[in-house]
Amino acid sequence: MQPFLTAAQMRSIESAAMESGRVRELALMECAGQAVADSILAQWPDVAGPESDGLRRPVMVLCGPGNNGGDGFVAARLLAAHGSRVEVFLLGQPDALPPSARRNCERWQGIGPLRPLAEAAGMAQATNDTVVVDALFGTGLSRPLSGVARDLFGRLAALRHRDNGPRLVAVDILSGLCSDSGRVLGDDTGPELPAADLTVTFEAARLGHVLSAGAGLSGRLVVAPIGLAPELAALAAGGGLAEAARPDPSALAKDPGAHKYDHGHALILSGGAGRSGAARLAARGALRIGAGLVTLGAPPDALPEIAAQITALMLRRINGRGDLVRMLADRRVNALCLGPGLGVGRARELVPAALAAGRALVLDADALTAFADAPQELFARLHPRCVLTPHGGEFARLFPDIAARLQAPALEGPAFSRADAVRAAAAEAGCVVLLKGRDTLIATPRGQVRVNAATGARAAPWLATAGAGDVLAGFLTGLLARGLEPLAAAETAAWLHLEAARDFGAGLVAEDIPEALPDVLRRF
Ligand SMILES: NC(=O)C1=CN([C@@H]2O[C@H](COP(=O)(O)OP(=O)(O)OC[C@H]3O[C@@H](n4cnc5c(N)ncnc54)[C@H](OP(=O)(O)O)[C@@H]3O)[C@@H](O)[C@H]2O)[C@@H](O)CC1
Ligand SMILES: [K+]
Repeated sequence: MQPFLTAAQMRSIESAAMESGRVRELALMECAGQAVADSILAQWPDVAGPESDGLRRPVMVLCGPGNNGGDGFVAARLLAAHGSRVEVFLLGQPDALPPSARRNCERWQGIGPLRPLAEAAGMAQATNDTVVVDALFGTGLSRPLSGVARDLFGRLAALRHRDNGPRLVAVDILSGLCSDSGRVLGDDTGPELPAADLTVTFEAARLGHVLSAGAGLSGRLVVAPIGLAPELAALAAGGGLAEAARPDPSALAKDPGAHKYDHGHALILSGGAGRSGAARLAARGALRIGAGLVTLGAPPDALPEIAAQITALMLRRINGRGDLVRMLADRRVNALCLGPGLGVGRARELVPAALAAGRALVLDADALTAFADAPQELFARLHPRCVLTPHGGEFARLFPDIAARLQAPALEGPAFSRADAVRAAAAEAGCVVLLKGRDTLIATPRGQVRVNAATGARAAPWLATAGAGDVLAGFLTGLLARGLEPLAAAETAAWLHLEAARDFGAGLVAEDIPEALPDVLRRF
């Protein structure tokens, strides 16, 4: 399980390592700059070459007033040692730099000239073979880009839109992005940021690389160790904020001697005639992920259409609250899913009865919208075995105050993030909340957060398709039926859902996701 580090956590592990006497700041900065130089040389080998080689790709290093700038000076020096044509620009004055950055600035000045950042404006003429290294701001960004940095980035963004701009490498994180939230600091007037081709960060990824705007602006992410592994391990042991883990195969394996009821009985409630597709998708997902039995509960008018389209699934007439209560008298029904295609009126009637039964329960789609006018009525009934799976719109209807904080402009770093939002929502609801999106976030009421980001190497743009969320709700319900705890079930479901979509690839429709799952499971 890979942790994500906030800016404060990064500072704390750095301080812990330095206070213990294990490392010095200059050594950390040297490792960081070395990782940047190595990553550039690996991606664009033609930045290096002998002095006489006129074909070398030029490098412009933009250094800021803090230690991010210090990393830039180190990278500039090491690239120059490889024969690169490097120009270095500084925002601010060398004598205002913090000590380690100043030391590296001086070392650079022994090699080549240092020019004010304003002179980098000529970059408008830079061709697309130039590599621009953004070492302006990292985890210390505290306010929106302004002045010359903002103008320069605006120009760079315009060049990149036309796809003939220079290549861009972000040191630690693209300047202007809040490293804890991935939001661009600023209001609706900007700044506009160019997308990086490559981001080189240190020791562990930041949420800002995968959340919100950061997901689209960070490019390929390289996470380079710089010598803080023991301190990182100590912090990660707390398990607060981490990537959704690749599932543990033993949690998904089936005992050869087991009976179908040993793997649970999931009940998925469907809406009326013509609206049963979403529940059927969820039910298929629950069955594929290994629930022993899956029953669809439908009102009388939907029974014929469902019966005509299912085989291994079971079907039961559940018209109203009374039918549901009778069905739940069977204690073997141990996980429920309400929401996909359920209809708001039917949800309002059935959700309280489902909650009163105290079984593991997934509430999705209409089951959430049904309480938009009275979320507290829902929250009062939720229990720790529930999981809410809203998308952004459903989240805003249930948690309007939290959503408003997320929608307000981010003017100061660290900005309120989607991770903060889902953590606050789980605390308010008193159960696990899974917020769907390209960056799917899962939080528990105890404050643990897991991130399942469909970005970078795990990108799956074709997953944005009708019905994909219904399958996710089904996967989750199936895993709850199999006895997984809500957090483990939610992160496993999200991980497998994304993996199945990646496996299938382009052309994916929701029906394909459960069918792609067996190949994913076979690889475990
Ligand atoms: N921690 C570690 O383990 C390691 C960290 N390392 C590196 O250090 C980086 C963090 O360094 P950092 O803390 O010095 O912050 P950084 O991002 O350089 O900027 C701070 C400066 O910018 C200023 N400033 C802020 N916003 C501004 C704005 N909009 N416009 C103008 N100015 C603005 C701010 O001013 P202030 O807010 O104080 O007024 C302050 O002067 C980190 O990202 C990584 O690259 C590595 O060397 C390896 C080990
Ligand atoms: K940067």
